[in-house]
Amino acid sequence: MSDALVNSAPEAAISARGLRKVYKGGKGQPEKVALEGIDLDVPRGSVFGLLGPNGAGKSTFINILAGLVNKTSGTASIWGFDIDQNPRQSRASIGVVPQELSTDVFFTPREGLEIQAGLYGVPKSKRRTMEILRSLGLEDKAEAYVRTLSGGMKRRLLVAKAMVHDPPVLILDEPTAGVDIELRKQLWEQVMELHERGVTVILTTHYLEEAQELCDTIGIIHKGNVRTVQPKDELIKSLDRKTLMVVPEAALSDEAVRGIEGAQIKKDGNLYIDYRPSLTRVADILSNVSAAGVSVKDISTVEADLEDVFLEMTYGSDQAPAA
Ligand SMILES: Nc1ncnc2c1ncn2[C@@H]1O[C@H](COP(=O)(O)OP(=O)(O)OP(=O)(O)O)[C@@H](O)[C@H]1O
Repeated sequence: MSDALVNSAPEAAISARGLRKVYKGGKGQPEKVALEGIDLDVPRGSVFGLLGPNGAGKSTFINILAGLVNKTSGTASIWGFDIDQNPRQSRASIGVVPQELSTDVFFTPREGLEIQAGLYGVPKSKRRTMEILRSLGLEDKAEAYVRTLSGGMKRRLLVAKAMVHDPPVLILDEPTAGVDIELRKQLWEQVMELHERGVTVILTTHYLEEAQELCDTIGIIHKGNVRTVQPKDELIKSLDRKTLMVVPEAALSDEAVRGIEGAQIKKDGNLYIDYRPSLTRVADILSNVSAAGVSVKDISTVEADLEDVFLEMTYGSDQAPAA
């Protein structure tokens, strides 16, 4: 990261307080409150997943940080620099990889990176154009026409462009939307490499599996409010839901397991019993199973995953708003 940014070492990479955005309604449309006044801290060095259903306010939040949308009220800082009071340093502290493949077809990747570095005022002696291209596996495409690059290469080029000024914080907006599994895995590896180099990575994604795999901290936004920000593992534990899978010795009937609370026979013929680890011991469930006359061949437990948490915090909350 650039020298000017080394010493600031803030607690949070991104910090927002009471951040509110109301889009003005035009042509008879009512105004739209996109962010209700959010408080959010992204820990330094984290891979932070910003999740939320469509229209939750994720892009609005990112665009305010990137300087593309003006906030209505509240404060935000990037790497300790307030976006109003220190716009130059806050802008220099962040790189944003946009969702669309909006690469410039008139320049080669090398030229494109040089131009971007120029826009950020990176002196020629400090530019790392070829190093960045190399780290993203694009070295041999440095002089290629951008239109000849594959979709995956174009996406990596966008990551490269976001890194020219060596920002300590990188935001990836839906980095793997519409890309195939192999490419998705490659991008995941690149995100982890950036993380290992100390870059704080914030990503929005619709693939909960992606957030589960990559992110150590999760923030969930819903209807312009922050529902939660927690380390991923704690968040999953907080759901307090597990499933015990019992493989029976012999085929089971619904009748036989009716007395076991939370039990269900699935298509694979196994018995699945949902329970709350904070309230119920596995030993007690097993004695119920045994009392029902089921002889057990094997057992295993299945933990809730991020998808369960997400559904509970967003769609589930529409029925019963969080206190
Ligand atoms: N320029 C705009 N003018 C008016 N309303 C807007 C504008 N941009 C976004 N909105 C509205 O603000 C709300 C939040 O939108 P935003 O794009 O931030 O959500 P999102 O979480 O990024 O959604 P998605 O996952 O679909 O990209 C939505 O209701 C959206 O329709």
